Amino acid sequence: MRAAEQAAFDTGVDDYGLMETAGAAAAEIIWRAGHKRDALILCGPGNNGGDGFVIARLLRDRGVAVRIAALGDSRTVSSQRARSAWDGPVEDVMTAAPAGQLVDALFGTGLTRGLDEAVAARLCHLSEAATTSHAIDLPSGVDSDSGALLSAVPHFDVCIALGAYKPAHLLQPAAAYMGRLALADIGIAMPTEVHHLGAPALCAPGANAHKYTRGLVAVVAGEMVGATCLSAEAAARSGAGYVRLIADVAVPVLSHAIVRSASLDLDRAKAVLVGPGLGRDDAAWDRLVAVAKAGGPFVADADALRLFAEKGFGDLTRPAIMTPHEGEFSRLFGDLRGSKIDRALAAARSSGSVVVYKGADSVIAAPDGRAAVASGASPWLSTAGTGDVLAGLAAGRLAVTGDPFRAACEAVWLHGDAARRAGPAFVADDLLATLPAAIAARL
Ligand SMILES: NC(=O)C1=CN([C@@H]2O[C@H](COP(=O)(O)OP(=O)(O)OC[C@H]3O[C@@H](n4cnc5c(N)ncnc54)[C@H](OP(=O)(O)O)[C@@H]3O)[C@@H](O)[C@H]2O)[C@@H](O)CC1
Ligand SMILES: Nc1ncnc2c1ncn2[C@@H]1O[C@H](COP(=O)(O)OP(=O)(O)O)[C@@H](O)[C@H]1O
Ligand SMILES: [K+]
Repeated sequence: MRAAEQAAFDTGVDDYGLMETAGAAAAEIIWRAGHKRDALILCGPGNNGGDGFVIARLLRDRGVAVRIAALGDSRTVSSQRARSAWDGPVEDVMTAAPAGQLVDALFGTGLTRGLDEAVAARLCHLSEAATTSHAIDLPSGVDSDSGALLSAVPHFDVCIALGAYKPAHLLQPAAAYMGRLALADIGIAMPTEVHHLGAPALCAPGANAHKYTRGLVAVVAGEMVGATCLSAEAAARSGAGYVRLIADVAVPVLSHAIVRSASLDLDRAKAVLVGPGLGRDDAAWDRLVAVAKAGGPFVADADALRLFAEKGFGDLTRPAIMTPHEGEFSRLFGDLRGSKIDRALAAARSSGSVVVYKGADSVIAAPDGRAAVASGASPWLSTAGTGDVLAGLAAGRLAVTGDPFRAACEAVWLHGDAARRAGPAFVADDLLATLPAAIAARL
């Protein structure tokens, strides 16, 4: 964001002009949400506070009863200029009375440490007393680059991100405090490879399609066939044309459309899934090695990740996609530094695989530096077996597209949308029923 701002300044945009643009964009969003409800605007010492002074002036011009409460002096040239354009009184944050709307313009990307305990408590109190609370750029107290909470933060109704989403807008725990995210265009381009995961554009099969052109997925079973079945059923509803389940034991409940094979038959497979229900014994490792040695693109999940963490990748072909949750990730890659986005990118770079680092803020990272973050997924996904469904979907989309990063992004999106359609208290099997509607919505 700082680099993007500097690039704008180099082309003649001035600091204060950008602050006026940012303030106007934020004021417009607040106006639409709150209209003439009275507002208290909390202004900090930096440019975030400067935005607050601009917002206050513009809302007052529209007839809103606005009060400002500042935390000390304004310390930047632009924020001093914004403050001098405000001719009303300035109260003290620690003593100001609450209002119907609270606007938090205390700190944004320049926060370097947690707020003083008394200030943080005051912010929480004023926010709770308001009907609607808006955070300007970021809730004061969250670390912009990691999403960590550096001090107590209230839950906001709206967070207005200025110019671009920062990691904290998408990563936990901060993302859970933002309420509705609004992105304010301030006219500067962001040179970034990190994106908020967007809805994919999918294609229906062409008129001449047949089951093999649509993609064959081989799903390798092991000792826990239930998990493998969930994956195979998800692959079968992913848009792929053919799913072959490779199992040398009887598989009790499975769609008749899924073809079984007792041997490791990877003929015509455009993608292989290995890991869900695989087991962790020597026989499981042998199956995993056989898949990797076959050389085709494969998705590694669950037990396959545990086995790779224990035994290493050696000179085996790396998975096209790996889908670790937090525990699997740290077992595989150790304690990496930085935000979840940084860690996912480092893991993708070192392994050469697309890494889907799962959780409430799933990060999809590619070895070439692209990354997408899926925030806002249903917390009801935190139920056993949903990871197996995701792995099946990822393998299915890989068979359809042949592009691991695209496949992983599509799979995470469809998984999240299927969960949203399933509503509350679903089990992993229920996602299988809502997947076709999630796909239909993206055609
Ligand atoms: N560049 C631009 O023109 C544009 C920028 N924009 C806006 O600017 C925001 C970034 O502004 P910023 O860099 O001035 O940082 P900001 O978040 O206001 O705070 C920094 C000040 O707080 C202080 N401080 C830090 N932590 C503290 C603590 N815990 N408790 C107490 N003090 C603390 C720190 O001083 P320190 O004590 O660390 O030396 C410093 O004085 C950005 O989020 C967006 O809203 C938009 O208008 C678009 C145009
Ligand atoms: N609190 C949450 N909010 C949103 N999604 C979640 C949450 N917890 C888990 N998920 C998602 O649910 C899935 C769980 O996968 P995983 O941990 O492998 O479970 P399992 O092994 O039981 O299938 C992942 O896709 C993950 O991103
Ligand atoms: K703020």
